Amino acid sequence: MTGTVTDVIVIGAGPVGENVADRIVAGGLSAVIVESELVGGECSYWACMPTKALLRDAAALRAVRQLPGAAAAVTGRLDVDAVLARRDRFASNWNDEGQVAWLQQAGITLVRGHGRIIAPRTVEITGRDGTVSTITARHAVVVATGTSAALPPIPGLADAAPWTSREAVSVKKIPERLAIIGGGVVGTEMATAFSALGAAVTLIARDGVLPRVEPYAAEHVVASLESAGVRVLIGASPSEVTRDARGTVHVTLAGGGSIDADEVLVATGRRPNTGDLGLEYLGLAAGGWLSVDETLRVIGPDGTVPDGGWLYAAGDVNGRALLTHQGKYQARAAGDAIVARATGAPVEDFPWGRHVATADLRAVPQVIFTDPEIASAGLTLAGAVDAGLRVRSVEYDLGSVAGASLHADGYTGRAGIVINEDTNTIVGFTAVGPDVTELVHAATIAIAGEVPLDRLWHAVPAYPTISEVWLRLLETAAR
Ligand SMILES: Cc1cc2nc3c(=O)[nH]c(=O)nc-3n(C[C@H](O)[C@H](O)[C@H](O)COP(=O)(O)OP(=O)(O)OC[C@H]3O[C@@H](n4cnc5c(N)ncnc54)[C@H](O)[C@@H]3O)c2cc1C
Ligand SMILES: NC(=O)c1ccc[n+]([C@@H]2O[C@H](COP(=O)([O-])OP(=O)(O)OC[C@H]3O[C@@H](n4cnc5c(N)ncnc54)[C@H](O)[C@@H]3O)[C@@H](O)[C@H]2O)c1
Repeated sequence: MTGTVTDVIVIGAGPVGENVADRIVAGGLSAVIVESELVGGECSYWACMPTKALLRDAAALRAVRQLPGAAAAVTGRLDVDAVLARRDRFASNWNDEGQVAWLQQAGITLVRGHGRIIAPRTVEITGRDGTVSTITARHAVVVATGTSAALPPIPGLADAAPWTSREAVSVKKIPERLAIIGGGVVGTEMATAFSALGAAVTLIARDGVLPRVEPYAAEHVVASLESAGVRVLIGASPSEVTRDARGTVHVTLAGGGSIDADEVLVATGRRPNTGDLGLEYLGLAAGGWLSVDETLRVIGPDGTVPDGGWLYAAGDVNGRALLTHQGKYQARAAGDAIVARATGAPVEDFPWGRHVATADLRAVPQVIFTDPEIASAGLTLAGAVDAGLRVRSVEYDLGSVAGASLHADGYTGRAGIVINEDTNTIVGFTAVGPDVTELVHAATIAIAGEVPLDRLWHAVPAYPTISEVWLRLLETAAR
C-alpha cells in the first residue's frame, strides 16, 4: 500500500465514514477508507442497533399488556436468552463481513489499521501486525473516527472494572444488581433495558434525569423507571468506586450512603477519538473535538481553515450532534462538497444549501427509546431562549387524544411545541408516551421546512391517530 495515491482518504469506517466514502465514489472520485476495528463502527455493534434490540421485546410486551384482550394471550415472562440472541443477530455477531461486502460493491477500498496524519493529505496506517504503510490523497482527508465512552475521574473507578456502553450492550449474562452512573441518554435507555431484563437497577443521575430534554418528558421517564422498580437517585454524586475481593462493586456517594452492585455502568458522555491522529501537525489539539465550518472542513482555533482546507471532520468527532442519522447527513454534505471542490463545481455553502449541514443547528430529531419513549426535534424551550429567540410553548395531554386512548388503555403522555413568535413557525417539538417514535418526522419536516403555523392548519392529521395531537397543539396555541 505504501505510496498509494487516491482522491480521498476517510479515516474511520463507522456509519459516517462509510457514507462519506460512498458519496465520494458516487461523485466519480476514488476513496480509501481506513478502519482500526470493525467496519460499521460503534452504531452497528455497540450502540444504536444492539441497544434497540435489547429494548424492543420489553416495549412490545408492555404494548400488549395495555390491551386486555391481547394481554390475556400473553401470560409468560420475557425470554432473556431469546432477547440476547436477537441482539446478537442485530450486532451481526460482531462480525463485519456484511459491511465489508457493502464497501466492495460500492467501489470503496478498505485498508485495515490505525490511521494517523503525517503530512499534507497523507495518512500513515499501522496494521494490527505492526506493518506501516502510507497513502496520499489528491483532494481531501476526512476524519470520521467517532467517540469513545468518557470515564470521569472518580477515585477508584478505573480500577473497579467498570462497564462502558460497550460491555452493557454486548452483555452475555444479566447481572442481579446494576448501578448506572449518568442519567443521560445511555443511562436511561440501559436502565430501561436492564430493569426489564431482570436486573435491580440504581440510576445515579447527578445532574438530573435527561437534563437536556423538556422537563415534562423527563418526568414521565422518571415516573416510569420508578414504577418499574429502578432506584433513581437524582442529584447524587459518586465520590469513590471500589470492587471488593468477592467482586461486589461499592459506589460511595458524596454526602453519605453507598450502593452495592454486581456491575457498574459508566454513562457520563463521550470523548472524541482524536488522541492519536497526528492533529498536532496541523496545530490542532490532540484529543479535542474537531471544529468545522458549515461544509464540514476543519477549522483551527482562529476560525480559519488550515493548510488550504483539505481536512474535513464528519460525525460524532466534530461534536455537532452525536447521532447516527445526523452524522450521515453531514457525510452527504461533506462528500458532495469535496466532489464539488475537486471538480470545480459551485459549492452551495449558504444556509440549507446542498453542501452544508444547517439542520444540525436547528432541526435535529432524536428518539430516546426509554419506556415511555421521547421523540423530539429542534430546540427545547430552554434551548430556544438560550439561542436568543422570542418564543412561547404550548403542551397537550397525549392521553386525551382519541388515537392515543385507542392505542393503549391508560395511555399516558404529553406533547409540546415551541413557537418562534417572530416567524410564526415551530422551532421545537417533543412528545413523550408509548409508541411516539414515528411522530418525530412530521415535526422535523415542519421545523426544517419552516412551515408557518397558518399553513400547518392545512396539514390535517388522520383520525383516529396519535398524530391528531398536532391539531390539538395548534388549537391550544391559537387560544
Ligand atoms: C449506547 C449507545 C447507543 C446509541 N444509540 C443511538 C441511536 O439509537 N440512534 C442514534 O442516532 N445514535 C445513537 N448513538 C450514537 C451513535 O452511535 C453515533 O452517533 C454514531 O455511531 C457516530 O458514527 P461515527 O461514524 O461518527 O462514529 P463511530 O460509529 O464511532 O465510528 C468511528 C469508526 O472509526 C474507527 N476509528 C477511530 N479512530 C480510528 C483511527 N485512528 N484509524 C482508523 N479507524 C479509526 C472506529 O474503530 C470506528 O469504527 C448511540 C451511542 C451509544 C454509545
Ligand atoms: N437513542 C439515541 O438517540 C441515543 C442513545 C444512546 C446514546 N445516544 C448518543 O450518545 C451520546 C452519549 O450518551 P451519554 O448518555 O453517554 O451522554 P449524555 O451527555 O447524554 O449524558 C451523560 C450524563 O452523565 C452525567 N455525568 C457526567 N459526568 C458525571 C459524573 N462525574 N458523575 C455523575 N454523572 C455525570 C451528565 O450529567 C449527563 O446527564 C448522547 O449525546 C446521545 O446523542 C443517542
